[in-house]
Amino acid sequence: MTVHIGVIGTGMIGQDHIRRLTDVVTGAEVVAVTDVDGARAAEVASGIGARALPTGQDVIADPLVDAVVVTSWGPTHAEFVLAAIAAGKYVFCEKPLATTAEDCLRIIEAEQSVGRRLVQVGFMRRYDAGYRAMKEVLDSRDLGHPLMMHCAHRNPTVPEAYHSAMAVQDTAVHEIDTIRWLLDEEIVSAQVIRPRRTANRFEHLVDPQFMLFETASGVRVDLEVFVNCQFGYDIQCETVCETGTVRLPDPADVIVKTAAVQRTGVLQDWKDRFGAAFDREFVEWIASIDDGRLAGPSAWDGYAAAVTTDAGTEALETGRVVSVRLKDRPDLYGS
Ligand SMILES: NC(=O)c1ccc[n+]([C@@H]2O[C@H](COP(=O)([O-])OP(=O)(O)OC[C@H]3O[C@@H](n4cnc5c(N)ncnc54)[C@H](O)[C@@H]3O)[C@@H](O)[C@H]2O)c1
Ligand SMILES: O[C@H]1[C@H](O)[C@@H](O)[C@H](O)[C@@H](O)[C@H]1O
Repeated sequence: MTVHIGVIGTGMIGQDHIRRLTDVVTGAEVVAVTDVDGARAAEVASGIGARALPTGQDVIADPLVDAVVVTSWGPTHAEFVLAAIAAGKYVFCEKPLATTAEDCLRIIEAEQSVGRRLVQVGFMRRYDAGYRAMKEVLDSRDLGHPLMMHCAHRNPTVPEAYHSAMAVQDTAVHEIDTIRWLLDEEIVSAQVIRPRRTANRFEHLVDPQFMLFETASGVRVDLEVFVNCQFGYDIQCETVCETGTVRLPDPADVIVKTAAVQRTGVLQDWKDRFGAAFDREFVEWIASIDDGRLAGPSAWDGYAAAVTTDAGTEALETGRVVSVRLKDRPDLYGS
């Protein structure tokens, strides 16, 4: 069976996902696209023999569209996800699911009233081979219970429009999801410490930031977010358990030894670091639509991330430890 896809937002990641749905994933075909920049949508559509439609609502209503991919700007996500649920269509939404926890709750309520999962959120790290191997070790409890986790999320640079709260909302949001997923429990508090600022940043930006999270069972997580580290895109994660540790591998690369120096490359871009994870994310999404059972990150995961990033943003502003308070998890999203 071929799943016919409509894509809302043909910007950077929208185009990348269209390419993978066209060239990498079997059983999927992008049949309609839209963008507020109509010329961009038309150009993307013509490259793949799809139709460019005027609005996102037209894409969702299109009878030829079985499932929707939302890759427009964050503040537009909730409207499109809610409309897709109302139309009874599967919807893959890039992070964030919505920019407020209230909108995430509206999405959860809408999905519950349909009685089955239609929404998947684009937390692609859950599809990364290294993170998956780490989760297998943690789930086996071979090393006992996790106690602490040390993480780093480093970008070489960010554009001037990137502001301090984005370190939580746009960047740390990936760790917030992976912490919950790897440890299989919720985060209960967040704190943000401001180290000495790097000189290599725009004046308005607090960078780096040092974040501390605590989970329901008392696991403590530290996360360095450093978005102007200069040297590359570098993602680190080590979980310390009762009888051992498990650490994310660096991406494979050759080691060159010459002239008394040993060197290996550092990736520069999240697209390269997580390219294979994005591919697997879409392969598995299409397979789960075929099965009629979504298994990837849910609207609940999008909601939990939104509440935690709100707490992190408040923690950055106030310097305080801020509690993360979630509603009870509905049965639709497991226990
Ligand atoms: N998973 C990840 O690691 C990851 C990486 C990058 C971006 N993202 C997310 O993907 C989304 C898009 O990011 P991007 O970098 O591609 O941005 P972008 O600005 O390159 O593209 C967004 C596109 O959406 C279009 N758009 C905005 N509002 C629209 C609307 N109402 N209807 C139709 N089109 C609309 C814009 O014109 C633009 O072309 C963001 O939510 C971002 O957080 C996720
Ligand atoms: O939107 C991007 C993207 O989500 C990357 O994965 C992350 O490393 C960046 O910090 C963020 O700005």
